[in-house]
Amino acid sequence: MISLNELTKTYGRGADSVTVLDRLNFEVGAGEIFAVTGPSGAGKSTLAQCINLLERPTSGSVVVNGEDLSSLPEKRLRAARRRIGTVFQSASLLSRRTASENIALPLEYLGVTPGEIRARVGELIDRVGLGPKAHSYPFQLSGGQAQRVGIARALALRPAILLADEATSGLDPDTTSSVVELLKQLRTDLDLTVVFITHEMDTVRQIADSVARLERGRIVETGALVDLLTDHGSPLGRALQPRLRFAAADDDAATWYVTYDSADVPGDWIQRVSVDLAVPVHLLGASVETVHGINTGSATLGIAAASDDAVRAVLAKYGLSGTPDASRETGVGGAPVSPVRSGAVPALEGAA
Ligand SMILES: Nc1ncnc2c1ncn2[C@@H]1O[C@H](COP(=O)(O)OP(=O)(O)OP(=O)(O)O)[C@@H](O)[C@H]1O
Repeated sequence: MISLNELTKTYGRGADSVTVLDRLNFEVGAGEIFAVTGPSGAGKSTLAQCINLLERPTSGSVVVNGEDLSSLPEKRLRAARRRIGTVFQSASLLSRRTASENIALPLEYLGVTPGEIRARVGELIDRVGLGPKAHSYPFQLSGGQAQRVGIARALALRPAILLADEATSGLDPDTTSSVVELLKQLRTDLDLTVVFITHEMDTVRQIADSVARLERGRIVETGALVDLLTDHGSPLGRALQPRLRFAAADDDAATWYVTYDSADVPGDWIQRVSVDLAVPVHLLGASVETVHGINTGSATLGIAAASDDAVRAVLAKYGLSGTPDASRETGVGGAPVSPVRSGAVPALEGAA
């Protein structure tokens, strides 16, 4: 378990000082994956460095399993760092060492005997599914394989906390999914507490139990992933929705952007909305996913000749929220297929 209590990091002094992290609080339990997201410059890297104790917080604390690591003297800090394994964006492997030899590094630094190192490395390399690549050099590994080596290395000292700092950034979607699946499996098998820092919302949807959004050094919103995805009023929930492209509506129809607001939206909701309104409803685009067992996502509909209030009421009946005239909001429309992007989440254009 890790908790951050009023964690603050200020660089510089006096008039030139910059507070990069401002009184952050959160707690992540064993077996939980907590994602921290936010735009460039929000303070994500600084947060990662404070969590893995490469930087000391200016005030506040980082507490792991009841012990305040941030206030330890330098000597004890070195030992405390072993409780937190870090996976970085690029696996940053030593090019002249094989996969196994890279994983062995932290054990060698600690003076573990060669026999124990061999056994532990063998176990780790199997755990990350890289047995056949044990003796390959980094240049012989794909990006995903190198990242698996990085994960195994981060686990070498049996940490309680795994910190992933943009660990999937730069990987293609399939490789990202396989690394995400591996991390989920590891947290279950090893009861790890995972702090997953990323700017990729698609990855957050795949991996997180809970999410916090960092902006200008402050946590502006946090919650369980499922709650956020079903909360139409949540800017973070909207930013987490999959991006959607949609076709143009007929001339006599209004374009509606509709989001799932409830865990109980019926599968045939479009048909039901059409029957209740007694008008044709055309599906122009949709992106729906099952996250933690509930359907979530959004759809763009063309709805002919119905009042906005009537549409809203019928949508609400099925656990949905709607915004009319999505095409006008986005400044697109007319084209056969147009990106909705910021129109769906105007406050979060460019949001990470
Ligand atoms: N050593 C430092 N001294 C002064 N300011 C710093 C220092 N390190 C970071 N900052 C500032 O802190 C802010 C947050 O930086 P940080 O790298 O943590 O953000 P980030 O969210 O990781 O951004 P990105 O996603 O672009 O990497 C930035 O404005 C940066 O200029």
